[in-house]
Amino acid sequence: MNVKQSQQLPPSTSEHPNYGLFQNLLYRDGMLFHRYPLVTTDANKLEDQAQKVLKPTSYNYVAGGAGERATMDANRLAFRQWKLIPRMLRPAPHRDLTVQLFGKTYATPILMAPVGVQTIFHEDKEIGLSSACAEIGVPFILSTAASSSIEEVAQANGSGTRWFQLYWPRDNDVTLSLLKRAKENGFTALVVTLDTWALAWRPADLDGGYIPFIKGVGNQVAFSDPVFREKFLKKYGAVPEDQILQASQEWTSDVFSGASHGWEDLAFLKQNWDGPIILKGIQHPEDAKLAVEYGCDGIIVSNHGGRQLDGAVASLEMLPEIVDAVGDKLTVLFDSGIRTGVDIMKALSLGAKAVLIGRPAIYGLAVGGKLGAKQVLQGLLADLDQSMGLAGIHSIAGCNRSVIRKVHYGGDSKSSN
Ligand SMILES: Cc1cc2nc3c(=O)[nH]c(=O)nc-3n(C[C@H](O)[C@H](O)[C@H](O)COP(=O)(O)O)c2cc1C
Ligand SMILES: O=C(O)C(=O)c1ccccc1
Repeated sequence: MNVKQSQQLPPSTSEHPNYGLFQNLLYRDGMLFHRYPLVTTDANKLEDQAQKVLKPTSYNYVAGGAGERATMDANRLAFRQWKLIPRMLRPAPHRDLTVQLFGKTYATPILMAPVGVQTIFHEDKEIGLSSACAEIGVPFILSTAASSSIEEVAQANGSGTRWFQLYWPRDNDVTLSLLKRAKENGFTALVVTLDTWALAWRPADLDGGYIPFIKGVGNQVAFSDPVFREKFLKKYGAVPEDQILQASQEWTSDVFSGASHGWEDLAFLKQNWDGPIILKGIQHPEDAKLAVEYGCDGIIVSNHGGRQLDGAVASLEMLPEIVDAVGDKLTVLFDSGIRTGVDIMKALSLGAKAVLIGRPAIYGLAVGGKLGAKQVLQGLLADLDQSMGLAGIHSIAGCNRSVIRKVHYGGDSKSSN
């Protein structure tokens, strides 16, 4: 058996999936067979491992942030400021990781965050990652800025759960077409990203002169869209593939033009999407209240992993206030800065119903393709499962404010917890 095969966990068929078993498997492989994890299990080494295999432009794209990365740092520091308070002598042979979201049961409280242009990290791209997610029961959120089409990802994800993330075109015909394709291809929820209607000042990409979609990479959802294609053909007398620069310009000026939609425009999405609508990029409690007022089903408290407004507050910092303001009226999800299973526990304990995993899974994808990303996600679930056990918590409901406390020791942004 080679290293790759050794890390394939048999799918759990038991009534109580035991995510912690993945840890035993890694020990067993090392001790008995001298086979070691394909991707490091150390959250603080993962980025460096990915850097070794990525082109500098791709590495800068994923690891970089906006401005002087103050918000990226803040995201990590905020996790350091919360500590868990474990309970003892509360045996729990199995932890129940299931959560209820929008009336459905999900096996675990993690989802794969929408991450664009995955082809620049590994040839397995969205196809591999969405298929890995299906194998381990983690919902996959497909980015509008993907390097694979809606239809290709639906096929790869098969019977898995998939949501569609909308970068919201100003052209309503194109928007309608994207929503229709998403619906027809089994995407059950719509994530509307609000914080990226223009790209931020990102020095690492600016210094390297790098932005993939100017040359068409990451525009596959648009270029495969029948309405976008028809309009482009009418205007330029060519299909997007034959005039990539022009087509890319046409698309990006529609979605990342610097012209944001307004709250009242949400009515259009509500009229044309019959599943849950979740707003991504909420940081202010007043915006969370507006999300309720405008009839949204959920929000993702997120600052886009510190890639947009530098100097913005850490997402974790705002989470409790937002949960207090709207947590009983809509579903609050969270991302930005999650690196370990313990981080997941902290976000859940502060009131998030589930969390999105971003960069760690992409580093896994870079290092080991589909299998690498799968290993990172399985590792996070194993860590979550074991850490809940060690804290005396039996189910996700046990992650609540009674088990967490804000402290003031300081700390550095490099460390995890
Ligand atoms: C390379 C990269 C591409 C991203 N692309 C998208 C995207 O297309 N749509 C979106 O809503 N968010 C996108 N995000 C943001 C993630 O969904 C998520 O909010 C962020 O990664 C969370 O921060 P973390 O990875 O540091 O935990 C992207 C993030 C990265 C790192
Ligand atoms: O880089 C990002 O953070 C992002 O959201 C994005 C935007 C456009 C294309 C690809 C990714």
